Amino acid sequence: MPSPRRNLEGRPLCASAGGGGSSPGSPAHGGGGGRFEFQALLGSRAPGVDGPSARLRASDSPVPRRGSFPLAGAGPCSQAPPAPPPEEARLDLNPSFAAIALRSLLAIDLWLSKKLGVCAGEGSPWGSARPLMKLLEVSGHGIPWLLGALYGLARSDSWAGREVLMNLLFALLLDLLLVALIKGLVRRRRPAHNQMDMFFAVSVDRYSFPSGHATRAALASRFILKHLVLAIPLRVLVVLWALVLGLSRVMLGRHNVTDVAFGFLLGYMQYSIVDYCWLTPHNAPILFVLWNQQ
Ligand SMILES: CC(C)=CCC/C(C)=C/CC/C(C)=C/COP(=O)(O)O
Repeated sequence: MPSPRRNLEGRPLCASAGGGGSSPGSPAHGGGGGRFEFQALLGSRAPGVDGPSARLRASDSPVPRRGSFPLAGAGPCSQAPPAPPPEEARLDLNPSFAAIALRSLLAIDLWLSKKLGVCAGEGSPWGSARPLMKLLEVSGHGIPWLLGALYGLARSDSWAGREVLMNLLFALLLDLLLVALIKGLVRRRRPAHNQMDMFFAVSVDRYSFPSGHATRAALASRFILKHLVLAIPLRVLVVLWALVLGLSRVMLGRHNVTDVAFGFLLGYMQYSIVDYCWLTPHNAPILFVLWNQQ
């Protein structure tokens, strides 16, 4: 075993001092106790020894490069560490399990959404069904629902009816607000195969997460099932409408599957908020009095 070369003071020469300090077993060989590998796996961010980059450098080249492994705390051999590479240039070789699961889910989501987007354009496999999908789109659009609730309120001649419709209006407005907020925060783009030919969309609707139609479908159907006395076949029809509307969003290419799935979940939970804050002439008299004066 050759003894390490020393300087005039008898201190070991460091690699970058031109001493060829990459002896077998030294970190430069990747053999120094596997130190670089270990740091890479731990995601170490010690100056100059950023884990993934160090791991790449250590294993990239079969020939140890001189002075390429300045070590933090290497005593007399340490030098000012080189500037770490910019964050975006680093390869993350040790993503967490959650990150891997999320990336896999997103990959499956994109793949499935593209497969299901069979009405995304006139030339798509199911392009001829596009008008029907767009009709469904209108049935879950915010404008008809808002106008319907307002019209019902204007025509209602009972307090009970007015209370239900006032709460439907509140639910629809809450939904628009929450969806716009989340879309603005998440800013997930609509699928590339989507044609942006939606009727009356506001600026935040260029984003796709979550699907506003899916939230409205879940919210409105839960609302209807709770507050309207309907025969069983009609109740089934309401649920089917919500499900088909959600599916049509993906078939039209407007959304990925996860946008719709989260939309359903959000809409379902929004109803719970509405139910919890249920407006009555007692807890919100101003709304009912103002409406009566119209
Ligand atoms: C009172 C007011 C601000 C009404 C806005 C109604 C409106 C423009 C709703 C947006 C409907 C729409 C195009 C939603 C997008 O649905 P996605 O399923 O594509 O997210």
